[in-house]
Amino acid sequence: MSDVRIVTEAEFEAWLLALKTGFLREPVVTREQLEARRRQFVPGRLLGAFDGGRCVATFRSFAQELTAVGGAPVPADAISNVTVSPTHRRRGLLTHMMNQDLAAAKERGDVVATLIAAEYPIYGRYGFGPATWTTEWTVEVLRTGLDPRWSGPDDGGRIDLVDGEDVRKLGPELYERFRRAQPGAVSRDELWWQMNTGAVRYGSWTEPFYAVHRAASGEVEGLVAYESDETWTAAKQPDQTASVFGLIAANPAAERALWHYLCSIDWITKVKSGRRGPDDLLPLCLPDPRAARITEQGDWLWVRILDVVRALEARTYDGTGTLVLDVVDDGGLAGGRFRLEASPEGASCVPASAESADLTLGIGELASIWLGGESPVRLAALGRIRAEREGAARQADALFRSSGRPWCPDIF
Ligand SMILES: CC(=O)SCCNC(=O)CCNC(=O)[C@H](O)C(C)(C)COP(=O)(O)OP(=O)(O)OC[C@H]1O[C@@H](n2cnc3c(N)ncnc32)[C@H](O)[C@@H]1OP(=O)(O)O
Repeated sequence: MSDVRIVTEAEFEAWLLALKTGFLREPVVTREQLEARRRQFVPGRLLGAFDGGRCVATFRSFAQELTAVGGAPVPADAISNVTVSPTHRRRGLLTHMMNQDLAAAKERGDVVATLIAAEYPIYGRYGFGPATWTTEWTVEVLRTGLDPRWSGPDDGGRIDLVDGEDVRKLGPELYERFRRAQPGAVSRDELWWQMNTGAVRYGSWTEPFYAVHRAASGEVEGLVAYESDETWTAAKQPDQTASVFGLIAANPAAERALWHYLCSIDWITKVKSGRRGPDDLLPLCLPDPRAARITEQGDWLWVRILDVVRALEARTYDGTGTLVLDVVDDGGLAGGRFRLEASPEGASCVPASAESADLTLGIGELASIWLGGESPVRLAALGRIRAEREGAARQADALFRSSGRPWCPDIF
């Protein structure tokens, strides 16, 4: 039997090799990759399984904040780099590592755990539920109806090209403003900015273009990273696609200006939006929204609630109501019966084992409705939430609903 344990710094190179094997990447680990990756090493937060001295499974978690509905950041245990070598699959190694990590996260006081699931069926069994979704649009520039003579914002703002160093200076503050207003967004640390702007490299790297939107006051309100392919039609007409890696903005005016900018670049005939929230403004920023076609759609951030009381009290509610929730957690970490009393003034959630439940739901279903991205009525229709009294699912729908869908722009 393989031995699951916390990985020491001395074992890190072997762990990295196993990670590359599990993700079917070239197993060679260069010095540069090793040094870059070493910066992600947090003592106690890397798990591995070892068999005869060889690392055969990997698991990494790190401290993160996740924005709840209403803007409060909640402490999260972000999980990444999960692999089991093909020689050791389906022997329970993932289950062992996950149980160990979630127990430690609960002990530390994290309210939730988060991850981006490689495949849909893996994580539901551990109490995770899909909590944010993502949509990519491809915009046919010639169909948009945007003014082809556009040469920049006409409200006193401007678009400036910048480089990676500028992004490392301007990006973090802008992103903080963005994420405090975006349920489902997660924190980025300094290393994230370094790795995502080429200052620290652990794989192949091509410098993208970066543009910022500045308001009339000079303040940076939006940032986009994009690259272009090199496609020409048979008739020697440029036919290039701008692919966006990330577009964040502190307000809708900056967001619109950046989309307009991307659609105005000479030679660019298509703009691929990158992964946006499902209710993103992009199509409606165009005079003809049908110029934006959905080319990818799916679940994105998965959440595992570790503390029901703190999770439900951390978010805001536009409606007023009381619900008794019977939360079933097969993992034994966070289940129980709770009374949620919510109103726009605040919420309280207390254990209520003696009261009769209005709704019975799994801990994963609670995660899906917690960020406002899924509807209790839909889950009740599927039999995944059980209303214990007439109208309870509709009442939950009204209470958990939020005015915008949650969105996590990051992959980790
Ligand atoms: C957050 C991230 O890092 S996402 C990246 C996840 N990693 C990958 O996709 C890399 C390739 N895959 C792998 O490395 C492995 O297959 C893993 C990590 C997904 C699973 O590891 P394993 O050790 O085989 O899982 P383990 O044996 O603990 O399985 C537990 C249960 O999950 C099921 N399961 C595991 N992986 C899958 C899957 N991909 N699809 C469906 N079911 C799965 C198993 O059948 C088992 O079910 P059971 O308890 O009913 O028998």
